[in-house]
Amino acid sequence: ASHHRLWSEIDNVVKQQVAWARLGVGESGTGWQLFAEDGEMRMYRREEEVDGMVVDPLKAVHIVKGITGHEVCHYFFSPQYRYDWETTLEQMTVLETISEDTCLFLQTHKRIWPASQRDVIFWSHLRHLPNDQDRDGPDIWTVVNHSTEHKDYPANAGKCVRIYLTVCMLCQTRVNPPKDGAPISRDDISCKITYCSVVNPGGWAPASVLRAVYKREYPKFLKRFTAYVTNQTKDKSIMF
Ligand SMILES: CCCc1ccc(-c2ccc(S(=O)(=O)CCO)cc2)cc1[C@H]1C[C@H]1c1ccccn1
Repeated sequence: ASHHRLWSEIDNVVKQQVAWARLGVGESGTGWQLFAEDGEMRMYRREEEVDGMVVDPLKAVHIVKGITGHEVCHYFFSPQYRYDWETTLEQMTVLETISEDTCLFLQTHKRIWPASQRDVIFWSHLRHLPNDQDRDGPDIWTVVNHSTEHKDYPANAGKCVRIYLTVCMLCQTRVNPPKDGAPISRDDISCKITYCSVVNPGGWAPASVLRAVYKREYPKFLKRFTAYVTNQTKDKSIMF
């Protein structure tokens, strides 16, 4: 897929997003505000506006026992599972299957009163990266979703307001091998997930409404998605 018209953009955005996701949220002074907490899940946002529109960057860190980064990215990337876990999805179309790890999606999301309905076109790329920092450190599995144009679906042509987003789902698997040399089971693994997203809502929507939507929807989304992966994988052999 290295010859594809989007390849250089995909490669650049993926590298930039992986670097961004690996930056911690640092000490509270760095402007990251903890806005949701649930068990091992911590969700942070920064309050930022562009042209009076809320584009609050979001960073969530979650540790989930019993699943791997490969499994998280497989279920996040693959179109056939999306309606199972993405509750705000009204319509999803795969516009192009660029390669087995790169797709082009058109999604319309359910309208959230009083904002008008939104749609988005994005490429989605699944990548496995060895941990270049420390050789024996856990490798990385990631999915990056980044808005793009498509000639057949011009922005704001129909009833939906086109939004623009960049999303990174970055995962690192931890294995605690059993003492007695037994084969590794799901009790011996956990996955550290860093989910980053920046969504430009396109047309204007009241800041208070958008912030309320994100505050409600993002924690629900990450909890529901990770529970879905746990449930889908619990009786299957581990996908490292
Ligand atoms: C006015 C903004 C409306 C709005 C636009 C876009 C999205 C959205 C799209 C994609 C992705 S994803 O991570 O790429 C997974 C693939 O679907 C996450 C979020 C969510 C909302 C709103 C519906 C709310 C929401 C927020 C967070 C999570 C899920 N839904």
